[in-house]
Amino acid sequence: MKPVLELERFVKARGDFRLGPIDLAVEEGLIVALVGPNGSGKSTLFRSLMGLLHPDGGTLRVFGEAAYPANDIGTKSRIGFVGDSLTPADEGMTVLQWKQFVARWFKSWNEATWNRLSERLELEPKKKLKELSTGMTKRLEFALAVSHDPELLLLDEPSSGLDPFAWRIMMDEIRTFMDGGDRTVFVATHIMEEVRRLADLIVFLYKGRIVGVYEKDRLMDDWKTMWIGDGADRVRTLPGVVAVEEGRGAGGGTRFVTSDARRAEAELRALGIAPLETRAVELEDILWHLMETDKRKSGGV
Ligand SMILES: Nc1ncnc2c1ncn2[C@@H]1O[C@H](COP(=O)(O)OP(=O)(O)OP(=O)(O)O)[C@@H](O)[C@H]1O
Repeated sequence: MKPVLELERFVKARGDFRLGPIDLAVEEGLIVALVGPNGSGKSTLFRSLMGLLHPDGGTLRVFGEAAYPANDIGTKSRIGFVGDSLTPADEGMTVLQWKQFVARWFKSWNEATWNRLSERLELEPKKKLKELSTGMTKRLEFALAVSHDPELLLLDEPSSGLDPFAWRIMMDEIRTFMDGGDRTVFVATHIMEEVRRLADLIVFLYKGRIVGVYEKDRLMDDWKTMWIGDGADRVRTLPGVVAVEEGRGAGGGTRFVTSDARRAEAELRALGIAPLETRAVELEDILWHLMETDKRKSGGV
């Protein structure tokens, strides 16, 4: 697989905040979710990838080329971008006028895709941009980003402000987009349902650093909550144990969470203890534990 985005020791400072150094490669054909708490640097990273912010250090390659040597329209036309703030536009323009303006910039503009999306997302062509609600603006930005037939979609919280109906359509359209061949989606999101449904890989950003890159299916397989009847004193040393709660099982047993379920269970069984129950850990809980572990490692609270 070809890397679509490559960052090496990439650094961007904004006021007191420092993103990086970041080393990351996003491969073609994958949906990669960027997750992290507020202020962790997701938008800073996306804006840097779009050349809207210039790096303070390291290298950034897009489609195998050094990014944005100077106004590289060619590279940008291969990316569909939905940013954290509105694309600058004349707010007095109508939806149709803005679409015509955007369409002129892209040789690859696909009118059939636009027609399908504007109909599904119920975009009103005569509405002025300044009259659009937050959610309608997001719908429009998403439709415009997909309609120029990009190879890479960079979506910074694309569902913020969307109602559940538009959200379902967007999920569906992202999958349709991926059906189109060797395409790639890099999406920043706080919505775990989006990560669950879409992501192949999860990149976890915390305080400007990448704490981990995980295959979603593997992460969900590796992390489990288990209940045992007795032997609470033994679980703390099992592989991957991140939390233990006594008196939480039926009949007052012990509940624990492990990031290495297979080995933890094998060691338990070797001790002659069989788990009473094993359950999947919610993705948000996994990420919370990862963040807490990182805080402890870096000597934080
Ligand atoms: N224009 C700016 N000038 C100075 N600092 C900024 C600017 N924009 C963002 N920052 C700082 O950069 C840090 C990262 O912000 P960023 O918007 O990238 O985070 P985020 O992960 O996208 O957050 P959220 O989840 O809230 O959208 C924050 O500490 C923020 O205060």
